[in-house]
Amino acid sequence: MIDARSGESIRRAEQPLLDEGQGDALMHRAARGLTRECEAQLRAGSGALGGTRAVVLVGPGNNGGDGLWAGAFLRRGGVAVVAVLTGSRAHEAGLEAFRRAGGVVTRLVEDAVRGHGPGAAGEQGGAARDAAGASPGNGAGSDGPATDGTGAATHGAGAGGHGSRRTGDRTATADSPAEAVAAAEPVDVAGAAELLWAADLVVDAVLGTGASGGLRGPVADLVREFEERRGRDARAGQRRPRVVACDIVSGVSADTGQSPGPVLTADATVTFGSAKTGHVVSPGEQATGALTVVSIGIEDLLGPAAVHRVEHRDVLEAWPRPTATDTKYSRGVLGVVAGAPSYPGAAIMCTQAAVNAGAGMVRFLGDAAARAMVLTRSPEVVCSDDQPWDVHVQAWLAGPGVVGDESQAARVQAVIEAAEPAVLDAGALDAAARSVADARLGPHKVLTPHAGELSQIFDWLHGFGLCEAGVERTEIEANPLHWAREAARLTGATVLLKGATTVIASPVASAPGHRAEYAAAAPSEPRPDREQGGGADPAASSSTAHREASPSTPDECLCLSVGGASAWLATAGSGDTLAGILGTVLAHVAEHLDALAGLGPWACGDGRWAAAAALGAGLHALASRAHGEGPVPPSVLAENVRAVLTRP
Ligand SMILES: NC(=O)C1=CN([C@@H]2O[C@H](COP(=O)(O)OP(=O)(O)OC[C@H]3O[C@@H](n4cnc5c(N)ncnc54)[C@H](O)[C@@H]3O)[C@@H](O)[C@H]2O)[C@@H](O)CC1
Ligand SMILES: Nc1ncnc2c1ncn2[C@@H]1O[C@H](COP(=O)(O)OP(=O)(O)O)[C@@H](O)[C@H]1O
Repeated sequence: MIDARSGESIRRAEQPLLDEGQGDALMHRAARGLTRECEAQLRAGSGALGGTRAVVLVGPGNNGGDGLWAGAFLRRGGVAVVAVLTGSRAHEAGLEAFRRAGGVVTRLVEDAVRGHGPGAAGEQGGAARDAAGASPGNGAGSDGPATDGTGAATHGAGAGGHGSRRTGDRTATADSPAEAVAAAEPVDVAGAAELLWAADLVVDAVLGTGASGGLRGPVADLVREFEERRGRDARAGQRRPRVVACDIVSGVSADTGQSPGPVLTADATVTFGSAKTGHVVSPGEQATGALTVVSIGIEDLLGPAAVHRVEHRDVLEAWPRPTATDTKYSRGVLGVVAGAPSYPGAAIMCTQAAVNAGAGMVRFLGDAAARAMVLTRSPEVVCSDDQPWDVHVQAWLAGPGVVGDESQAARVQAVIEAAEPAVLDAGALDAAARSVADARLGPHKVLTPHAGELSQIFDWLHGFGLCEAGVERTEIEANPLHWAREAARLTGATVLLKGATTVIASPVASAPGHRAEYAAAAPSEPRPDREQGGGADPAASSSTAHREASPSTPDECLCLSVGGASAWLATAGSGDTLAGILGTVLAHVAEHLDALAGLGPWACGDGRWAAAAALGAGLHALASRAHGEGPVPPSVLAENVRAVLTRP
């Protein structure tokens, strides 16, 4: 399990230590951790540190300070290191240490031809080129005082922000040793790109948790150019420098994972004290690479997590396995309403997945043709043309392939209104969204949209006046965590938003006794919650559940994320398989309130619906890679599910 927090939460934790004057110690521990990863990356490529070359991209704040200290440590280890300062300020003590260690300092300037104010013309990056063994590429050019490559002067907290709070006057500013920055060798974007390209390692220490918005100015151009070249050369099979990000990839929001501008995709990220939200949700996660969390001494002071990352090993440990005394009913019976004449395959795929995920029993409701197909693939499924209210199940799955068929649509509606927990997927999503006009769904109903389906859900919610505007699919893809939370808040349901990273948001307390970091406005008109059943245990329909899901406490939201799925899952039918797996876990936890307690206290009671959703998404991800990386059509995926759960 990885607990991820916002930048603000980290600042709150470190503040008492800064007040005690421990800022330097924190930075040194961070820089040591960063250095270890850099050395490992260099050794992996070259075997030894001697003779290797690194370039550190240095921003104006403490993130840049970490980078400069790490650069100094690397230099002492025999690495040739060039720092490229991207702002008009740089961390003073870090810069001094870097120089003392023999590092070469350059500063990024606008395009040399266009120039920027008065300044001496001359060849750029001479010493840097010598140190890095590269040609700056574009020869002579004029330059002026260091341009603020990152736009720091006009954006963010400025010199009085977190940087100066943390380390007092150690950050060089315009009226402190800015000469140190101005004296550095100028290098323009093309020249810096050459330096980066010639290096074995690039350290991204431009922006960390103090960033506001994405990269701008010359450093954004530099990153764009580097990424373009990386893409071209990767296709040509050429070597490329490894990239290590300090704390978080610059331009990714630590709080949301959004990346509004270009980013330098990292092979590895070294973060400090705690993972940040931006590491574990899209699109930030896709730029993060392998994440290492380094202890720096603030760990005991950390507040509750904003997002829990459920890892694959958590899934395997927490997956509910039968005990010696279990029966098929105590395992959980899953009722399935899926498939229609135009989409019969969905019924086959989701029932097969549920069977392979270990459901106590799967009951399928549908017409004769669909039943025949389901039985051909999975003879263990109990099929009938009953209505949902006629059968006794622990949980429902409704929606896969339910399009244009009135009798299945009526069953879907009955499932939405039923007291039992349910996975509401695909064809059930619109009906679920429409039903919110009358009553909130409750966290025991798990909606499973992809970004396009969630956009449609917001259209319905907007139509009912429950939110101010619709939300485009692209907006959801840019900030999935936020929109999943919004959807959970507005519908009262647990929302599993699909994508390269799956995020799950549920309108229940994220940590018993704590409020979640997320605060949202209450919907204008509180709506009643739908009654929640949950089978034999009356506690499953506790009034607490309703209170927690009610609009009176809208700032409580449990957020989870699951990653590690193969991109080969981007194929029709993957979602049907996921739905079957999810239904299986839901049927089990329906009557076992604490079945997933091993994941954490948040996974008990009403938190178990989100926890179950995360387990299902995690098993799906594991199954996608069970036999390596390659195509996983749903029939193979369902087989893989069984293989992943099978212990030798
Ligand atoms: N959390 C901790 O306890 C520790 C944090 N450390 C480092 O300190 C970092 C945070 O330092 P800071 O608070 O100085 O913040 P940053 O280094 O992330 O950013 C500093 C400055 O950059 C400018 N800026 C912000 N957004 C910008 C943008 N979009 N474009 C251009 N310039 C922008 C602002 O002037 C801001 O003050 C962390 O990410 C981490 O690397 C470490 O030193 C160890 C201790
Ligand atoms: N690029 C990707 N990387 C990892 N997982 C992905 C990727 N694209 C899709 N997925 C996963 O594949 C599944 C696709 O579901 P969905 O879009 O509903 O498919 P369908 O309805 O066609 O079965 C989801 O679980 C989603 O998270």
